[in-house]
Amino acid sequence: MSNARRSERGPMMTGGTPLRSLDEEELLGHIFPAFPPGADLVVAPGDDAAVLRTSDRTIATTDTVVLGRDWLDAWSSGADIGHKVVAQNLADVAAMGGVPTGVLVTLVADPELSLEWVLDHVRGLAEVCTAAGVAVLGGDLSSAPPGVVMVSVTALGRLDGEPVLRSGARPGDVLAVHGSLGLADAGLRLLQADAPDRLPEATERQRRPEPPLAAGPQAAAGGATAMLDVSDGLLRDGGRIARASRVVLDLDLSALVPDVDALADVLGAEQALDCVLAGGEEHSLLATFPAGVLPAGWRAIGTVRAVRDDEAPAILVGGRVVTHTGWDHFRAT
Ligand SMILES: Nc1ncnc2c1ncn2[C@@H]1O[C@H](COP(=O)(O)OP(=O)(O)OP(=O)(O)O)[C@@H](O)[C@H]1O
Ligand SMILES: Cc1ncc(C[n+]2csc(CCOP(=O)(O)O)c2C)c(N)n1
Ligand SMILES: [Mg+2]
Repeated sequence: MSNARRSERGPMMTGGTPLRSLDEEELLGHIFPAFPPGADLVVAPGDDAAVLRTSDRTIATTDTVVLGRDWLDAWSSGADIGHKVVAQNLADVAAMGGVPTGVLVTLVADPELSLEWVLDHVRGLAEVCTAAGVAVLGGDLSSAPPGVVMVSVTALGRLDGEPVLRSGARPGDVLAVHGSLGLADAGLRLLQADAPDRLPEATERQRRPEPPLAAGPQAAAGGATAMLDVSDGLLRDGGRIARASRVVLDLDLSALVPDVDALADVLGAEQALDCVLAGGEEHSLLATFPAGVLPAGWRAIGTVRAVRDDEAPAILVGGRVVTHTGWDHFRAT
């Protein structure tokens, strides 16, 4: 997005109509019309709870974004945040091998937040839901102390086969990724440096992650033994598969050269590698497959081997331990 478009965007809390000038019913009256109808929705938002027609095994996951921790007003519009919080939840459903069916959305906000921001936000989240065939089941509204805005989404999904866990990787499997690596972190760095236009593809990925939702069930049907979405960085999330499966994942650095090259001109080689290995918020899918069965769209980036007597389960790069940490909400670095 250009700087011109950014400056057109009013700050969330000034200008427009503050939420404090409406009551909850009025606000919901503005919000509900934005939601997609939802073919499997038996009772739509507006009653005590929604009713959804679903499969016998339901996937459930939740993920929250907080102003100042997950986005800044100067970086992202309401629609961007609606897109992002839904996309990152749908990525978790896909990462189990499931198909997302519905979301619940909770908005907790300073009453100074503008109605215009909320309506833009609802439009952004409805767009992603419509594209994915996901129903908005309802949610909750609550007020917050000055400056606080958070949106929490709970997503439900349908599981047609067996879930793909983090614990199923086996020695001899191939480690593969579907989607890009490092773009969202590169975008974060460019936004922090007030240079979003230096690599618009990256800033767009930071604002609006595009998880490969169809690749989740495709991988499950194609024999994936373990899977997750890359939310906290390739090494950190890969380490989760390694520990859950009690194996060693060995990344092949040469397979990551295209990802690094895509960022290196703008960020330099060192930062580019850091983004690819440790960048969060990408929401590409990382999975392991038995050798020889990689489905279309997946690319091999490493191998899985047994843990030797002198080592613990871990993710290595070219056979070596690396110290990139990835994202953590609580640890002070
Ligand atoms: N406050 C909590 N109470 C109960 N369970 C939790 C809580 N926070 C996380 N969990 C559970 O811990 C597991 C890991 O959660 P986490 O949020 O790290 O998932 P993730 O997919 O690795 O990351 P992301 O949040 O980026 O999608 C999940 O099964 C989640 O449901
Ligand atoms: C203002 C601001 N500061 C930092 C970041 C970076 N960031 C936030 S959450 C996260 C990982 C995924 O979190 P979760 O595990 O909750 O999905 C990352 C890399 C940002 N986007 N905005
Ligand atoms: Mg996840």
